Amino acid sequence: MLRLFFVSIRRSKFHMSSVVFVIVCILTVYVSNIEASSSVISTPFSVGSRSILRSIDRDRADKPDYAVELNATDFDAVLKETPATYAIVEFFAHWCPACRNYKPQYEKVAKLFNGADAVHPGIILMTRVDCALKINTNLCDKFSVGHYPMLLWGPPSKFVSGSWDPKQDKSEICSIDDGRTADRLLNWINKKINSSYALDDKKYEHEHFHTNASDPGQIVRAIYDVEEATSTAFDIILDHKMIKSETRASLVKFFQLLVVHHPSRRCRKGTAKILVDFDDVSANKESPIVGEKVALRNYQICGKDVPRGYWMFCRGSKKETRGFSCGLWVLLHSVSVRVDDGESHMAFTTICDFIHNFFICEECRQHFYDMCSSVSNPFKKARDFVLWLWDAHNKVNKRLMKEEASAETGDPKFPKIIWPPRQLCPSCYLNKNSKDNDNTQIHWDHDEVYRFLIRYYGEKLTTLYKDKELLTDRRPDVMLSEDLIASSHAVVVPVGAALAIAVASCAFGALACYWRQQQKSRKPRKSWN
Ligand SMILES: Cc1cc2nc3c(=O)[nH]c(=O)nc-3n(C[C@H](O)[C@H](O)[C@H](O)COP(=O)(O)OP(=O)(O)OC[C@H]3O[C@@H](n4cnc5c(N)ncnc54)[C@H](O)[C@@H]3O)c2cc1C
Repeated sequence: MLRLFFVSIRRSKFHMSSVVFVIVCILTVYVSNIEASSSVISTPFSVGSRSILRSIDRDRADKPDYAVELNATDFDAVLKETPATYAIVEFFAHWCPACRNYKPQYEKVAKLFNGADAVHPGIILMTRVDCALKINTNLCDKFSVGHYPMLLWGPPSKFVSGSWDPKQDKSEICSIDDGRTADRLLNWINKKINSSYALDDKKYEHEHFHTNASDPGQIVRAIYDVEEATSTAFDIILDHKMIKSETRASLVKFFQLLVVHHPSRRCRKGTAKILVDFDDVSANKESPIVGEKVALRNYQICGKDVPRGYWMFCRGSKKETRGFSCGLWVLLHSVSVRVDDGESHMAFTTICDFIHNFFICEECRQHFYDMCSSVSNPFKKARDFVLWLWDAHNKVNKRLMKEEASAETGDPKFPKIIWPPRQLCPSCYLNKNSKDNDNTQIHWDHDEVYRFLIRYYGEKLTTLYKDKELLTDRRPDVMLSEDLIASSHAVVVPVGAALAIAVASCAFGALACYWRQQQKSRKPRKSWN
């Protein structure tokens, strides 16, 4: 073959330098191909959802792809670790012209769902596998790839060590039969999961722009941010060595509150584990703080998938806005609507102590401390506590409205408002024509506000919450009800799951009681009792 090549060159009287040029070109292409495939092989995605996101971002610096290219070495790991509920895998061949033409269409959709700037993160992981690479031959065979490009849809976990056959009736993986253009693919997705995504969706702008008003559709995503905030708070506490002899009791009290009333089951479970071992892991007398930090690092307060490294409901339009402080508020409100009358004052003091000892923003701590200190009578009703927290948050909003306007430090897409705005809860407003951004002029119907908060931070927050781990392991009705067991005010529980709830409640309750007993003797640094 090579001899034929040189003979034909000689015959065609090519200049020698042209020959050298052609050979160099061929070698360059060959070497770069080897490099490309070996870099894919030698740098598989490390496990962990944050690493997946980082890899997506890193890759994008070299080539602006949103869909994640996988191969046989990282396929299972990435699909196992992704926090997304669904996955799409495009099987293609790099030499296939139709696949090359299709790529921009697929990328348009992937841009909505993949990467740190995604408009709808955490819902669908969009991937591709090059079946023309030898390393992927078995993988493509397992999924019966018969043409290029071929798109499969399913829960990510079903792809892990999985297979697909078009004749299989009951597989949760299915072929996307109409995804030839970006529009058609998105239509297919919308039909499949009953959504209304559009290719021109922008980062929450269409929903929140200048009002924050259409929160109801978004609040269901906030459950992820509540988990993210819990986990981030835990990391901050450890990173800044904030567990000291005078703050320890306040943290334990806060954990006890979370064990029973956190809206996410996996955070309740993770917190319970930490509580059970808390004294043991902090028993290192030689160097208590270092010992504690190192040991507590091994605990994942909301499970192995959290923190994910990004925010959904609390995403700012700028990197430095919203995020953790927003997530922390949502955590506090979602806990507040779940406590009973008898626990309301304890929950109040616990939250006050926690913010005072562990919220690293000095100004915020101080303001919140002042508001806590101004409460003279103990709360007897959960309603009073819920409304107090709502009012305290509005006081902060009001102060920040002015500050952010003059210093331009706020998020332009999420200006502070007195909350809830009229669009979100018309019945919360008694007077029709008040200036809605002036809390002093609004006459609130407090019963309606309370009902609204219970709904919003109770059942709505957890509406779409599906713990993937539990979904795959257990019956969905049990999973859902266990997720909501702490929502004592707001939730209608399927009868069949009542037993599971009772057992889980007793376990968490017993743990909390045990710890309450143990900690009775401990005194927080400052308490509002
Ligand atoms: C305890 C605490 C004290 C803080 N104190 C200060 C401070 O003194 N100075 C400062 O600069 N920053 C403070 N912050 C941060 C600040 O309040 C915001 O969290 C931050 O500016 C981000 O604002 P955001 O637009 O994401 O909305 P956030 O105010 O964080 O609110 C998050 C979400 O909660 C909902 N919400 C808004 N208002 C209410 C309400 N009244 N009741 C129930 N739900 C509501 C909305 O859906 C909103 O999107 C504090 C944060 C916390 C957690």
